[in-house]
Amino acid sequence: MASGARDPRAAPAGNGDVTEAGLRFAAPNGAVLHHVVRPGPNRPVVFANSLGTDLRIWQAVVAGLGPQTPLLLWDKRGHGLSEEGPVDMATHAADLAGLMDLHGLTDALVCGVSVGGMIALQLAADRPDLVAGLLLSNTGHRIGDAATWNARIETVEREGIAAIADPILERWLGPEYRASNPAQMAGWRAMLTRTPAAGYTATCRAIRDADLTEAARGITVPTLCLAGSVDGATPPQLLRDLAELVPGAAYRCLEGVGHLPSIERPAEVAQMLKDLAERIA
Ligand SMILES: O=C(O)CC1=CCC(=O)O1
Repeated sequence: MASGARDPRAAPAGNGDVTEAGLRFAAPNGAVLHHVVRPGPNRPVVFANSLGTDLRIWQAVVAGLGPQTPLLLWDKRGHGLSEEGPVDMATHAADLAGLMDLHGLTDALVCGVSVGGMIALQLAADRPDLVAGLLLSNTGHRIGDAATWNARIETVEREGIAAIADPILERWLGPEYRASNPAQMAGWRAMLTRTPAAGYTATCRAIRDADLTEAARGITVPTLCLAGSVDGATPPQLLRDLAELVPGAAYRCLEGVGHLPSIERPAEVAQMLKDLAERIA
C-alpha cells in the first residue's frame, strides 16, 4: 500500500458516529437499501431494527462498541431511506444476506430488535454461515396475532401512522425515559411518523404471517434473549418463551425499560454484545 494510504480493513479513527462511515445504497435483492458499513479487525456486528424505526436507533450502542468492531446497519425495505417493495420475513432476511455478501461479512453477531429479531432468526435459519451469535432484543418467535395486525394495518391505511403514534411511543420507551427526554421523544416520533405508510404496513403483514418457532428451535449459536420489564409490545414472558425454544439461550430483563433498550440503555446493550463476542471467540 502506498505510504499515507489507509488500509481499508483498519478501524476508522473517528468518534463512533454511526453515519461517519458514509451512507450507502445498494440493491442486492431487488430493492435499493440504505445502509452503513464500517470495517474493522474484530468480529462484525450487524444490527436489525424494528417496525417504524431506522438505523439511527443503534447510534448510541455503536458508540459503545468502539472503533475496532466492523458494523453493518441497514434500513429495511419501506423504512428510512430504503425503497419499498413486496416483503415477507424471508425477503427481509435475504436483503440482509445480500448486504452481508456484498460487503464480505460472515460469522457476525446479529443484534435484532422486535421484527429485527425475527429477521435475525430467519437469517440464522436460511444462512447459518453468516451468523455466529444472536442478541434477540424485545422480540418473539411470533409477535401479536392476525386480528391485531389487521386492525393496525387498516388504521394506518385509513388514517396514517400519526393516528397510532401515541400508544406506540408508550410501548417503545419506558415512563422514566419519556418524562426526562421530551426533545428525544419528539425526534423518535418524527422517525416513526415519517415512515412511509405502505412500507410500514408491508412489514406489519410480514410480522403477522411469520412463525419463527422452527427457526428458533434450530439455532446452534450462542444467543441472548433480552427483555424490557415495561415493554408492552413484546413483554418479558415472550422473551422467556423464546429463550426456552432456542437451545442454550440466556435470558435477561432490564428493569423499567420498554421496547427499545438500544435507546434507553445503549451502554448495557453494547456491553452485552461485547460479552457475547467474548463467549464466541
Ligand atoms: O410497534 C410496536 O407495537 C412495536 C413493534 C412490534 C413489532 C415491531 O417490530 O415493533
